[in-house]
Amino acid sequence: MRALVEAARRKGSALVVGLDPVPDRLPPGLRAEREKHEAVREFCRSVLEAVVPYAAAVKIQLAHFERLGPEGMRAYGELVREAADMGLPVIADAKRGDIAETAAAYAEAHLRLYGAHCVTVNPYMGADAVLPFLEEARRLGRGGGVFVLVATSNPSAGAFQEASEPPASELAARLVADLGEVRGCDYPDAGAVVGVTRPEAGRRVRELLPRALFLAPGFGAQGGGISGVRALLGGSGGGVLIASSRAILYAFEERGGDYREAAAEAARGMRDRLRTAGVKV
Ligand SMILES: O=c1ccn([C@@H]2O[C@H](COP(=O)(O)O)[C@@H](O)[C@H]2O)c(=O)[nH]1
Repeated sequence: MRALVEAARRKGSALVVGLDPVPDRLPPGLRAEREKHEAVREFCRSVLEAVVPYAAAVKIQLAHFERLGPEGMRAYGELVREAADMGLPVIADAKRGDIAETAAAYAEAHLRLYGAHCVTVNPYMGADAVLPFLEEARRLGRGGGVFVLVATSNPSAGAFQEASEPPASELAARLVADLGEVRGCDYPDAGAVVGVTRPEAGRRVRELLPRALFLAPGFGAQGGGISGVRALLGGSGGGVLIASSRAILYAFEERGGDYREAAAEAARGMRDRLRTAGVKV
């Protein structure tokens, strides 16, 4: 997680801007007389340029590129490289999770071939579905790692993740603790996805993972705010990266005007709200 932590400290920002480009929501001028993947590519590239001063990193949602076929995946690969050139570490929000050999193939694809720093991973299949990602990240030595789904932000998450004893979220947190320890690192290289919409679960996960880096979605469009963020903070007010996508990408729909300026303004506002609340990484 070194790449993310260093970028967040350098920028003084705990904000991760999410790229979730939905073709039908792009500004009409961009959509006109263009293939979807071209419009998505230009939109995402321009948003990255606009938010780079305010963002610690970028989280790219793979689903929105996979749905565009091979050209979409080519655009994804180009955006990963361009973000890295802008100094923005990339989190591939791929939510992969399969047995060891298949996991190794996913890890090679996303970390080595496409070049993301971090990948989100589903822990349901156990440690061997996660470990190959950590091994690939360590081999590459670029300060990357994995974010394991622990307490997700969606409405029905609790009904599944908190239903058993011990809760699935606790088992996932223990997996993160077991896999992530690397001597001499500020943060272990396995982190946890914990939604800002789940403050109660977040507090419990933080007790189990006092040093881990959290990737916290749900801020903005899903209704999460600063009170949800506070529940996730580590002892010194740190250890959390807040991810927000639609509230930044589509800020132009409410604010009007140029989509790049609207995205920059929304990202700057979020970074400042997080700073004012004392959130640091
Ligand atoms: O628990 C989770 C894990 C991942 N996500 C993903 O984050 C973004 C959220 O987008 P917003 O527009 O900021 O709501 C999206 O890619 C999800 O797939 C999540 O929401 N919750």
